Amino acid sequence: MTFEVRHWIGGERVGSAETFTDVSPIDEQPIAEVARGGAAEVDLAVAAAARAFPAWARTSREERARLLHAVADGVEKRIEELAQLETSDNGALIRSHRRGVMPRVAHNFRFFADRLLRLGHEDFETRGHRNHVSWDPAGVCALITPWNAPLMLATWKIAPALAAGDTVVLKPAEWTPLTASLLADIMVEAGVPDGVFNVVQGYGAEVGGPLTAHPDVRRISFTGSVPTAKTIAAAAAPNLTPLSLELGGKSPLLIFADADLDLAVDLAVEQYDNAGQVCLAATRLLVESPIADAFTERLLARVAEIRQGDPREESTDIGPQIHRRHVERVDGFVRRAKEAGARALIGGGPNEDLGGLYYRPTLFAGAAEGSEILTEEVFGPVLTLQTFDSEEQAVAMANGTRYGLAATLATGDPERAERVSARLVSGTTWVNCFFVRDLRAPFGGSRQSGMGREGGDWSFDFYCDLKNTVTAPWAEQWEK
Ligand SMILES: NC(=O)C1=CN([C@@H]2O[C@H](COP(=O)(O)OP(=O)(O)OC[C@H]3O[C@@H](n4cnc5c(N)ncnc54)[C@H](O)[C@@H]3O)[C@@H](O)[C@H]2O)C=CC1
Ligand SMILES: O=C(O)/C=C/C=C(\O)C(=O)O
Repeated sequence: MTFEVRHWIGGERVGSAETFTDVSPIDEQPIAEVARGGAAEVDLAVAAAARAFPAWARTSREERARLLHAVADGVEKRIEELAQLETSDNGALIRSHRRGVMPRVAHNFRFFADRLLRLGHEDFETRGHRNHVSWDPAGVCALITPWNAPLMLATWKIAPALAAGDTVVLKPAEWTPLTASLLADIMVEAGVPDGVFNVVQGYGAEVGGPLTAHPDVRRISFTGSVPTAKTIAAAAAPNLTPLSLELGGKSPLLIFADADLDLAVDLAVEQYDNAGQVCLAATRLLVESPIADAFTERLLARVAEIRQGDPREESTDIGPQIHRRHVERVDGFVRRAKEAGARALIGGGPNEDLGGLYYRPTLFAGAAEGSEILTEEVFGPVLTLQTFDSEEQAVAMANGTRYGLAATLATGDPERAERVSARLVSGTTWVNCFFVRDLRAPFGGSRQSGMGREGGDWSFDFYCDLKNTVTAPWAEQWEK
């Protein structure tokens, strides 16, 4: 049985003349009929957010923080429901949603609520004049989010925007519309005023197009692909709307001969998590030549053990790809890599036993330097293996793409770790670990992996208009 999902605009569920069908990647069965928004719904939502903005911006920091904690409480009460909904919608593991992702969703609200209360109001003097630096709310924020970690990535944006005193129009990915819709219910239960949080469902160009071109939108924050980011930047340009972009990657995992080999293999296997649909995934394994054979042998044995299947089973390690179109995209990369002479050491095609959208964990070797499989983001369970003979060469290979989102290195030498990480072009570098995340840290990418950073006060930098008010010394008559 499917259910109906409508937009959430100005505190009301709003439908559209047309709908589209949301399909579960687990079995390609329809799960919801979703309102298909367009320019009219965007106008309604931006107007509702603009109307709600002045009162929300004037609401005290303490009250905004209290409401965000109430939203976090609501998320915590519904962890199981959210986990099940998200797993049915995007096919990621229920065990990750239960124990990692949904608790992090709640944490996102708590973190930015608490951070808001600690945001400075810096005051200092210049020749007797008082400078007062404030973080003013900016206005309506358009938040456009992807399908690989739908609610987690959306709440990285929603929580700081609301904390900052901004109002929000969220456009979730059309392949994963469900948890954003449930979040609207949680907002209502928490007491967030109508119009402060709005959701417009629909396709990228149809909703995202008018939203990013809207003159009343003061901020655009986007997580997704580089081509879409360029379209958004072009739409935002006439209004000079500030942009935060968190984009893709082709991150390296550098494994030096002095590394703990078991750890290195563990780190490599982790890159298949979420069936490779993770922007941070270190999909390029760069291995120092003397240990390449031993590393490869152990890695292949471990990859063969990855349990692929129904993500609702606790024992499953990786589930399906998000959508048939995405499988075709991933498979296109794999076919072209083979045609160009790369060898699939394992995997290399869909998992026909599971049918539909499951793609075998794949490892390529022998890809030609500069070839597509070594330079373009696949966003599937596809890794490549290359060897290097010196630290210099390793750094050059690691930095040799247009991306700069993340890098991981495995080495037993602390000095090498410092030397190499200092030279990597990467928003986040992990040494002998992977995916250790903390909202206090800046998150984002260099080069074409993005623009700006999320997390900590960097989120407030983006969602606020920073202002300095300079006041001359008051003459005595004014002070009376
Ligand atoms: N977190 C990340 O870094 C992500 C990276 N990707 C990369 O992008 C590739 C393609 O996936 P897609 O789903 O097509 O990503 P996408 O970047 O097109 O979609 C992300 C979001 O942007 C919206 N969007 C699409 N066109 C838009 C437009 N013209 N204006 C405003 N919003 C628009 C979509 O509806 C969705 O909400 C993936 O294979 C992967 O390489 C995709 C999703 C997440
Ligand atoms: O979970 C995180 O801290 C970061 C996740 C980011 C992605 O998975 C992404 O944008 O693809």
